[in-house]
Amino acid sequence: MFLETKNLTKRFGGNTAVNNVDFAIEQGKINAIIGPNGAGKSTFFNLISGFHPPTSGQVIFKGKDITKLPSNKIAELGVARTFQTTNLFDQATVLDNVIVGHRLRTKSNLFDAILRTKRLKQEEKQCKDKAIEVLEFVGLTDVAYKLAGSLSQEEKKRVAFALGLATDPEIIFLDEPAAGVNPDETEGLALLMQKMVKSGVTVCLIEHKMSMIMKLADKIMVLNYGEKIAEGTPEQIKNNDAVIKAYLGGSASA
Ligand SMILES: Nc1ncnc2c1ncn2[C@@H]1O[C@H](COP(=O)(O)OP(=O)(O)OP(=O)(O)O)[C@@H](O)[C@H]1O
Repeated sequence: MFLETKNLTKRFGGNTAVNNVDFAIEQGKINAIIGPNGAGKSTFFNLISGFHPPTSGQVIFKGKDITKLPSNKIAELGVARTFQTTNLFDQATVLDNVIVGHRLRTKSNLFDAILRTKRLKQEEKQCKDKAIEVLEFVGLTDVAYKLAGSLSQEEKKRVAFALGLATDPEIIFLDEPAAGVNPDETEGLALLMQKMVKSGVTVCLIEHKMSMIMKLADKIMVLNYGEKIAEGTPEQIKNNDAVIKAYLGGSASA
């Protein structure tokens, strides 16, 4: 199994945000998590990527129990995540924003920085080359030297993808990658996710845009009040009574 959760649970005080969720993410596929507002989707991502410790349960990545690892260790193992709103350094260039992403893979320290050692210079080049490569991958070569603050919302979404890809992940968790962009741009981001999968990076995303998810996802899990109420292909999810009742009934055309 590639990445799976077992009985994953998170309580915030008396509120159970994620309740006993078993989910297997399929390698080389687009996996999606949907559910109404407050269903526990972002919390589920935070538990997998080590931003919150679970109350109970396990996260297993390629046979290794990563439940208690800190987020930087989980990222080093090849698990990347993006956030609903990416906080970019607006006054820095797009390239400089993305260069930071690959720092995870380098070893130079303060000592190297003070002495400007050969290792530091080599690794700076390595990070810059990686940033240029991923910016090209996401289609942002033309704006690499613009200030991040001047980008459109859709371009910022692509920078979020680039930041994740700069860490050389095996899987990337995308939190609402198409929120706040128009339908044409949504289509472009969907194509980019397919391109990521083709390049060998497994995708798992949270998204409220149902028409996009139904076209894009290979596998969907539905959360409602922290519980998994359904799991399957888009076709299975569309026809699932519990899902229709809990969620699709109200916003199927979103
Ligand atoms: N850090 C926190 N402290 C306390 N409660 C939290 C925290 N994070 C999330 N919650 C609660 O956990 C529940 C699940 O929230 P979560 O953000 O995971 O849902 P979601 O499905 O991602 O929602 P949305 O679609 O609106 O982003 C909510 O009741 C929320 O208020």
